[in-house]
Amino acid sequence: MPDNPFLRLDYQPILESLGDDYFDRVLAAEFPQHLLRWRNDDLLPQVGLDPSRVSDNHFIQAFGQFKGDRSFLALRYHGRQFGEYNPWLGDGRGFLYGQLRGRDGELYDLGTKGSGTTPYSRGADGRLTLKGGVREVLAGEMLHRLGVTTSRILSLVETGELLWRGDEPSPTRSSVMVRCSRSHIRFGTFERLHYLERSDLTQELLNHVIECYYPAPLPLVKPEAPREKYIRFYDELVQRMARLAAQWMAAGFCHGVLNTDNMSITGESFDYGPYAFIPHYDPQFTAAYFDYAGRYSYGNQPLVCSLNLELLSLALASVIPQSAMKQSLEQFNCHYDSHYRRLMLSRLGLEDLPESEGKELVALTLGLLKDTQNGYGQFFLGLRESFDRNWRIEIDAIPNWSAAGPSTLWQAWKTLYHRILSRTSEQELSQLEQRLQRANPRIILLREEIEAIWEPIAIENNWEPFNQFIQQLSD
Ligand SMILES: Nc1ncnc2c1ncn2[C@@H]1O[C@H](COP(=O)(O)OP(=O)(O)OP(=O)(O)O)[C@@H](O)[C@H]1O
Ligand SMILES: [Mg+2]
Repeated sequence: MPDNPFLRLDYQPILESLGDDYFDRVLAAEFPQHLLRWRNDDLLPQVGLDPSRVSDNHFIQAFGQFKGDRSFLALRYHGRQFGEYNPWLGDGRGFLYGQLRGRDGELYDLGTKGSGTTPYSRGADGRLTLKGGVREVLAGEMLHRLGVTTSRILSLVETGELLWRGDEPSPTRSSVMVRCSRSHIRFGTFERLHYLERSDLTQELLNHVIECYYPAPLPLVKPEAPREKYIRFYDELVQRMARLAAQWMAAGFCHGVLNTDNMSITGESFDYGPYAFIPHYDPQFTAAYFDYAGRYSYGNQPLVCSLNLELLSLALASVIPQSAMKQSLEQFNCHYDSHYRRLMLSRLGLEDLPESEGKELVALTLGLLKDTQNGYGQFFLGLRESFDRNWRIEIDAIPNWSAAGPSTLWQAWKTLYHRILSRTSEQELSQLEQRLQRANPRIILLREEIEAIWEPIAIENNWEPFNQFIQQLSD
């Protein structure tokens, strides 16, 4: 065991050193079985490990059996869930396993899900279903491939218990996963401190967040303007959230449960429960079956992010001047629009278009997607696969891969795309082709694909389609 590289990593107890106000020390559950179902070899170098030196058994010992003498911290947080304030939250089925510096010098958290009960389990079992774990791995990898700022799953271990769930045929199989994220400090972590009227802790935790995740650009903050760093932090968070919302929207991703306890203070995407990728472009598409009012629908995501930022500003008002936060928040839509346009254009292989032309092309593309109800991911994949350099010369060489029909919209789209291509050099065309490949993966992850991956696992424990899917993601 001492040779287990996970146990020898240089964990830094940075959050732990802030003291007991933010967490409870907990133990991991003991599971009857440990079967490694997923190891993210792509992530290992990021945390300084060579995959060839890490065995499956190392994963199992560290992230299934939780061997070693580490202290596990269930983080305390509250949250606003579907509009209602909930002060009974906290890590109810997970804990912070450890923090470490990545190869890039940044601080990362390894956190669990499904690792047993904690003081925040509220009578629930503290477990994660295997299907839930598989879905979370798939979401993290797919979003990463699509360029979304996301947490990723490092390991998934099946644990041999039978679980009962209302939203899965039960009994269903169990698992425990370890997630690598920037931080698991949530908007709700600050909401809790505000609720408890602990402005001293709010300031302490903000200092921690700024130091670890918002390093100030030079020149350093002037001593006579001590609040400046807090104002800058909030302003940057607004920008990061606007970018994240734009990334979800361009990826065609509906997170499904954008409660404030599922919003990372670093602006990273995480917690993939009832998420879905949209089959067609439909702003009203809703992922969670229990989201009856469509609060967290696909099209509402940017608005919800800005509303959540507003809720956060209430919790931070003891430290950051509210007027400054309001000013930053007013820029949310502007940041969002420019990120969204840039990302949509990159799905079309383009960059650096004059603003009005970019806007026009994105509007035409959305119009087409809406009109034809062509598959969202398929449209961009179709473009990637049918793209031909001749399109630059001959407008009629552009085939109708989108099943758009001879509509006026399709003619307008073709005309504009052709016009843009016609002033593109040979070298720029190669870059365009590369961008198309980078922005549009060969495979998509609709509900059908997830079920097609899950069914062989459920029926005959066949992990081949799961592994194949992950492999194809790199194409
Ligand atoms: N089976 C369970 N046992 C105990 N607590 C649970 C369980 N499922 C959810 N919870 C708790 O309910 C709250 C909301 O759950 P949610 O699904 O958003 O978070 P999560 O998926 O468990 O964790 P994370 O947000 O870290 O991804 C959290 O406090 C979570 O810990
Ligand atoms: Mg959550």
